[in-house]
Amino acid sequence: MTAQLIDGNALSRQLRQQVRERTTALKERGLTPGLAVVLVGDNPASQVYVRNKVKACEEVGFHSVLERYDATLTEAELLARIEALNQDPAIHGILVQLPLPAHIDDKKVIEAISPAKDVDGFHVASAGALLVGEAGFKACTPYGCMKMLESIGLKDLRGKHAVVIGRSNIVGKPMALMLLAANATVTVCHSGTADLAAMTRQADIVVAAVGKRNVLTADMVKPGAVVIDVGMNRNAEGKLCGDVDFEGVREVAGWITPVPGGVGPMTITMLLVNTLEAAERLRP
Ligand SMILES: Nc1nc2c(c(=O)[nH]1)N[C@@H](CN(C=O)c1ccc(C(=O)N[C@@H](CCC(=O)O)C(=O)O)cc1)CN2
Repeated sequence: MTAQLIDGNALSRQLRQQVRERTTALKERGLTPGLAVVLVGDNPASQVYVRNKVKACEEVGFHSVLERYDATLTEAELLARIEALNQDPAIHGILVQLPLPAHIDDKKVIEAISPAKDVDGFHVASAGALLVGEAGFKACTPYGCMKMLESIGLKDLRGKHAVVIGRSNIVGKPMALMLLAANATVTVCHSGTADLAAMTRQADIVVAAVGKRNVLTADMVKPGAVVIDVGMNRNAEGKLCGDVDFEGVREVAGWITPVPGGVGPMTITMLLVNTLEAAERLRP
């Protein structure tokens, strides 16, 4: 069996078209969604991501501002900028690109963003809302993974066993909670898991979110399973690759996401969805 691809670029195009249409309707009612993107330092990958976010905003008709600061910006100065953006009525979503330079405490910065504008879904209030099943912004990467599952008919996951590899606050943990909210039986595996392959072989859905190449190989996958690859790594030739041994696993799985062109573009798409919803909340 060769797995079918879940194409994050194609799904993103569809979802972004819906965002564009809802944005047009909102603008007709006098409100333009606004996103502020804050970048501190000169991390080359971050520079690409923030540019892509601003471009995606333009394409769907949002107002966006990119605030770039050099790495000498102090934590206090950054907190003051966030407070100003919290108060800015033209801005509905605030995003601080991670990672931040080492002298800035990212937790402090994330907690300074108003939960009403936390379109990354990283604030403790957003994480808490997900935990107890209340309305709040969902972290964009796991939210995108859920949309990818939905796109292949997996919306209600009753009876499905999902295994999440990784327990980060921004992907692994919220991913597990979103799968649970969709009625999956969820196992979270991590560096302390004794026999990872024994766990993943039982899974109908595997989400790999570790940040290490070849964490999931063909012998670890149940035939026909859905494999979602959140990883973003470089191989020995410098080529972008995920956490999954794509060539091997695609021969066993039923569905698989590629890297690039899988979860990555969905992360930016769900940021647009969250920003639109932040604005729509002001015009119910
Ligand atoms: N404030 C945030 N910081 C970071 C987040 C985030 O969601 N919020 N996630 C990552 C980086 N990221 C978005 O910011 C991101 C990473 C990758 C992609 C993407 O589209 N990747 C492409 C490949 C791009 C390439 O060629 O290099 C793909 O997978 O097809 C989008 C967003 C960390 N920081």
